[in-house]
Amino acid sequence: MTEKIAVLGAGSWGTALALVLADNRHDVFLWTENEERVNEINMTHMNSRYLPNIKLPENITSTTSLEEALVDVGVVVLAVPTKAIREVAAEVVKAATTPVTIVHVSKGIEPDSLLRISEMIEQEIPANVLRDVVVLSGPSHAEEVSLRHPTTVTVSSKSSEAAGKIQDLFMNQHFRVYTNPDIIGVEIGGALKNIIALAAGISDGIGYGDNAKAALITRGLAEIARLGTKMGANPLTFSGLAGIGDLIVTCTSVHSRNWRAGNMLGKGQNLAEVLENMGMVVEGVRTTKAAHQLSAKYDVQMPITNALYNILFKQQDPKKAVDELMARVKKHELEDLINVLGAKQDELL
Ligand SMILES: NC(=O)C1=CN([C@@H]2O[C@H](COP(=O)(O)OP(=O)(O)OC[C@H]3O[C@@H](n4cnc5c(N)ncnc54)[C@H](O)[C@@H]3O)[C@@H](O)[C@H]2O)C=CC1
Ligand SMILES: O=C(CO)COP(=O)(O)O
Repeated sequence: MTEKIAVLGAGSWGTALALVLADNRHDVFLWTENEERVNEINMTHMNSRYLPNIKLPENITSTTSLEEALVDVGVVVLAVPTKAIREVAAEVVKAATTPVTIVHVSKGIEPDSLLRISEMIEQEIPANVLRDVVVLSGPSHAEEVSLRHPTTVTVSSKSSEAAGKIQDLFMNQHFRVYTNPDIIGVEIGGALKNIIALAAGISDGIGYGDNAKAALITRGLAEIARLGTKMGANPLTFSGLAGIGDLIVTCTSVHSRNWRAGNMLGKGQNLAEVLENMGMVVEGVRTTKAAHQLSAKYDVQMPITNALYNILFKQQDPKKAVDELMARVKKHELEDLINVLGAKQDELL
């Protein structure tokens, strides 16, 4: 059934998801504060700053008015960087005319509060306005989704009914949507893979090869699962789309903003220069700060995150950080898995 859907944020991801929903014949209202972008989308059906050369369907209407976007809308897709989530959620509270299901598609953790995005949304939007929160995550670069290349994602919510409804809204021939009830795992996997992607970019930028990158992906997954499980996630989620799936695509794709930023760092640019050059959100930087705090809070070893923290915030030389990672004390490879699975050591080692 066709319905009106609001997408808040006309960057790469908001625009690509608006295209998926419009392909499914929904009436999409794409909100951004940028008037020039609104005019370009409405007049030429292009968003050339974020998705050059992509013609957008005509049933996407862009607007700078949140009231116009939200009137009589039951599903709101939040597609802004993590640091803008609270601000935009607070605006939704003022403008919503009916209770809404929020679908968030952002990948981050808030430093200091250490909250996941669904938790931030629950804090900002009172229960009489917020019907449900659903997260949509997985290996999905906007550039490829907008070309209608095959893409798979997962949606998760405390409400299986809400997750099922969002699966139906987005699912089509090019965009396959799974459900997974583990909202903690889906949000943690999506957020933390950006840290490992920055590290993979740095490794490639230094000139290290595929062995190093495979090591980062594998041991990166081990530390994500170690933390996520302690936070209450299902360990199996990290073998799925929001875990290893997103880790692979973000560590290996030239589309990844996190990989690209890491690559520039590995080639010797400093962080401020890199972020200035990107012009798009590099979520992994703030998430590294949050994950570093989480590893202390939950007393979980996260050596790659720790190395990245030293590179980003203590100006450690990336090569020296790699040397230190390699020279750590000897370990048993399966130690992690045993902790993650809660299995009995003597049965598995
Ligand atoms: N680009 C991609 O392929 C994917 C991105 N994501 C996630 O989606 C989120 C958004 O990413 P992108 O669309 O790539 O970012 P982007 O940098 O392309 O666009 C962000 C949009 O948010 C808007 N924005 C920023 N701060 C705002 C504020 N305070 N109030 C209102 N609007 C604000 C910007 O104007 C811009 O339109 C991130 O968390 C990212 O990790 C997830 C999957 C894929
Ligand atoms: O999450 C993404 C792909 O699944 C996008 O990653 P980047 O933000 O690094 O581009």
